[in-house]
Amino acid sequence: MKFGVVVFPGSNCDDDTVHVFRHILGQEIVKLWHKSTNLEGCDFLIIPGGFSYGDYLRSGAIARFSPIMDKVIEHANAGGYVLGICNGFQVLVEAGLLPGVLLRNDHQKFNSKNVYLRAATNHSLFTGDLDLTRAYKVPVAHAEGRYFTDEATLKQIIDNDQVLFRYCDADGQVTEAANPNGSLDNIAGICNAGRNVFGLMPHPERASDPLLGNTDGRILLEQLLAVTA
Ligand SMILES: NC(=O)CC[C@H](N)C(=O)O
Repeated sequence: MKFGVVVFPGSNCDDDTVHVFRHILGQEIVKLWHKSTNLEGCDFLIIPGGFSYGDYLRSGAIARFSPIMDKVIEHANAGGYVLGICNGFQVLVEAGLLPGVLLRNDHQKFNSKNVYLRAATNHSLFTGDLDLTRAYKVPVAHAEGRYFTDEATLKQIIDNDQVLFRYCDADGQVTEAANPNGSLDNIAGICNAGRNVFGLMPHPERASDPLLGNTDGRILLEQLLAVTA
């Protein structure tokens, strides 16, 4: 399995992602510049966090038109795996690869802190072996992280089991107080109907290296490696 991290002007979590996949998870991983249209044989594409195009207009709205995105969409439509983390999640909803939108946080402030997540289902590669009863501690860092959809889409993604992660408290309770940005139904991560495209607002790559004192994010990312088994 070869991973590829797409780099836009303003991406800032590309190096963290490469570090974790290469040195912590022991995977082959390359960077893919957004102007390229060559996926270099990557099987699994990651759109990293950051501030692509300075978040002008709307986070992810300009990056979505980068040349490489046609190839990312082609890859996803052919069943290939794609994960968007934070700004990457924003790019994927702007590209129409994931349902819904990410609005400005309800409190209008940039959020940078640890939050807790609970996996909502084991029916996806990303959540395959996660403990549905426990809270995983992972940091968020965003201004536009409030997941939102219309009622019909919300019903559809819940009925299809596409909600993968919800914000919860340290005990795993999904409460309003544990919601860091006003996301609809505490939604922190979803997948597409085909279950091969994932979006997650928090940053598991920032909670993977033991040097940082928290490796809960690593448990999440390790799920993705099941595809290589
Ligand atoms: N850490 C990130 O990826 C930031 C996401 C985006 N730029 C925001 O602030 O909403």
